[in-house]
Amino acid sequence: MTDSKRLRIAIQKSGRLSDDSIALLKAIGIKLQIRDRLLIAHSTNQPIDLLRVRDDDIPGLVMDGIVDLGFIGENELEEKMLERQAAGKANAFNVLRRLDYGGCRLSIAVPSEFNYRSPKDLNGLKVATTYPYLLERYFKQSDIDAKAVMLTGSVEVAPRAGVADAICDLVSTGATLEANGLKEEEVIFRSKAVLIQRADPLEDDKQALVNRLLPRIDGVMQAKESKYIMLHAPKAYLEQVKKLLPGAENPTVLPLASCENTVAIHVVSAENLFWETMEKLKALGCSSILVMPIEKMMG
Ligand SMILES: Nc1ncnc2c1ncn2[C@@H]1O[C@H](COP(=O)(O)OP(=O)(O)OP(=O)(O)O)[C@@H](O)[C@H]1O
Ligand SMILES: O=P(O)(O)OC[C@H]1O[C@H](OP(=O)(O)OP(=O)(O)O)[C@H](O)[C@@H]1O
Ligand SMILES: [Mg+2]
Repeated sequence: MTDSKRLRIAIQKSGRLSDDSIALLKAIGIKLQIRDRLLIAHSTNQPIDLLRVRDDDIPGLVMDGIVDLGFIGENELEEKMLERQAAGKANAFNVLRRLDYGGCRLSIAVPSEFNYRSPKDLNGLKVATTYPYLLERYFKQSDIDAKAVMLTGSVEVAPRAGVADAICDLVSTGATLEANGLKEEEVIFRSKAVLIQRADPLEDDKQALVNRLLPRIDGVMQAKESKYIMLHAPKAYLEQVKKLLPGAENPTVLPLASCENTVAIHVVSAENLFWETMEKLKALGCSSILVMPIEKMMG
């Protein structure tokens, strides 16, 4: 059972967003015991319950106010929003954060032998998809007279199975399209995972908890992009060395006990240090160059 005083968060039970969503919750200090068959997971150190559901259900659970927060792909969120709009159902929510995982695009792809030149070539054709509302919106906006055929999965086999002439599905590396003899032609929507909150106000203590968790999410995402860089540099080339360190205007410069002409530089860099830059630093006489991951950050 869930307790209404506890913050309810919906996450995908198993799929592309599950591991990253759980990893993010753990990284922001929420202790969880996820057991495969358990569809509700209670946090052991925060008043939080996780509802583990199919991703299709997450937008509705948030928009109906059954859960407080949800982790969901923008593609699924937008599709469900359009579907609910068409059905006259409530479709309000707030996006709290755009996250750094679940990156993919919704694209139209055609069989590799199809001589595709422009979207006009889709006129009169059937396009199989799991996202009929997003696809119909694209057809409307692009003035294309084509038919969206709804399939809940294995969309890529539709042309070969004779169900449709083309498909509209999610693409990340393009490997699935290639394996099925298809080529990507039009990107109709770009998506990432987002954290959403229900539209009606939360109880004060729940909102206070959300407000504490959001800066932690920012800190985790920022930390993933940042590196802690340490190196020894010749004093004489300090300015040149600083210029080579990305996004690091004010590095910490420390004297080295045994060496008058050399200093230690410590810096948190907003970017990774490329091998090419490390080679340039070495050429300037730098040594002991270390690039380390950062686990957490706070301003
Ligand atoms: N190849 C991919 N790379 C990155 N993100 C993806 C990829 N495919 C899908 N996603 C994102 O992850 C979400 C979930 O994808 P997944 O394939 O796990 O969903 P599903 O099969 O509908 O799962 P469910 O059983 O929960 O309904 C997608 O809606 C999209 O936002
Ligand atoms: O461009 P790619 O990197 O090949 O990724 C695209 C595939 O990933 C997703 O499916 P997933 O593998 O999650 O399986 P599913 O279709 O069973 O949900 C999506 O539906 C595509 O089929
Ligand atoms: Mg789904």
